[in-house]
Amino acid sequence: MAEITLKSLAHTYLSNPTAPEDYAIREMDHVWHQGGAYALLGPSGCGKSTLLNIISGLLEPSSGEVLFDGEVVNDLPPEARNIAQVFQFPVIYDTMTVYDNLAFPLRNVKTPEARVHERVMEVADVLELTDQLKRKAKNLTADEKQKVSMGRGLVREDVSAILFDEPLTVIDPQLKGKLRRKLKEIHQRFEITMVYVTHDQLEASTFADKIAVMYEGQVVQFGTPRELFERPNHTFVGYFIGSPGMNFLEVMARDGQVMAGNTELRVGKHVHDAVAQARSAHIKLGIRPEFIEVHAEPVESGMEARVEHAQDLGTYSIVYLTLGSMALKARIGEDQATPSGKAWLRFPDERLGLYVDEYRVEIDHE
Ligand SMILES: Nc1ncnc2c1ncn2[C@@H]1O[C@H](COP(=O)(O)OP(=O)(O)OP(=O)(O)O)[C@@H](O)[C@H]1O
Repeated sequence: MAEITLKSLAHTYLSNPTAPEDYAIREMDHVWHQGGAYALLGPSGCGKSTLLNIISGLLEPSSGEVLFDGEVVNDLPPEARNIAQVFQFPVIYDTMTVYDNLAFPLRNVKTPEARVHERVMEVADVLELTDQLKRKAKNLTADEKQKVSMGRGLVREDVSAILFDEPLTVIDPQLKGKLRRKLKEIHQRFEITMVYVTHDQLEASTFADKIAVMYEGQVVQFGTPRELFERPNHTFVGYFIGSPGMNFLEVMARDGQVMAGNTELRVGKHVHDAVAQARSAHIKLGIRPEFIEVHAEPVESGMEARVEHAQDLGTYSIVYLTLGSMALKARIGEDQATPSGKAWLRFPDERLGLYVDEYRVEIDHE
């Protein structure tokens, strides 16, 4: 088992990189602690697989170091790193039985057969594969195959960490939840460091205690699902996490007011002062759709908006609004009547986030 440290790590697939965009991994430092259940979440192409392949040793980074428990492993080949990697598509031997597939990684390192048997039975039990052990792998369903693939990762006791690269892609939607819970159970039972790559926020938050959100080759926030929701550190996290994502308004302070385009935003003094002090041309206020107050009648400090349409999603509705020239989404509970025509909005100060050059800056509310 291991703590995995990435030190000044960067990677490019190009031979002559010149700009930051030329890097699949932009220089970063990161620590995955021993025994943690982590997710690496981000859109397609942000560098997730590149990062996993660097950790497992399939790819040599352009610069920087990978350390396991403080030891640099850059020069170690994948087989010497004791990292198990589970890919999108199951990697198993079709002509072997499930038992032999699970036993393979142990027999490969000359484990005594009695111990092989114990471990195979234990892992098969956890993955509910005991009844399938005698079957040939080629006759299994896609999800059974993927379970065998995971089992092959789990079976070795000396494994430092398991890296899952979108392992549920080929699994039926109704079985995904079940397998995710299984992985969680395995994590608790084997106390192993697990990094789970996905572009699905639900998958990430049901599996992981902490999520690293990746964007354009960088980890822009590493936090609990709750922290990512309540205090997104970067506009991308606000936008990517939540359903729908956070609203962002480009703002500036002018004549003692906070303006979004030509619309005055009714915000408190502390928010105004924070906007006024920001030294950048790229200042945004962010508010989650859940935290916009939507009133059907005029209210004190309410900002008049136009209701474009509403989408009823059962336990809540999403209301699409236009404030000045800006489109906003608000999320209201089923107990609240959906406004039509006009609505009056309030942004509670404590729910507003200030973003300067895309990164969050704390507002002093004292
Ligand atoms: N072998 C390669 N050669 C050149 N460029 C590559 C190679 N592999 C990945 N890239 C590029 O590096 C960037 C990061 O890709 P990577 O596969 O790591 O992202 P990802 O987040 O895992 O995406 P996905 O979810 O689509 O798998 C992308 O711009 C991709 O096009």
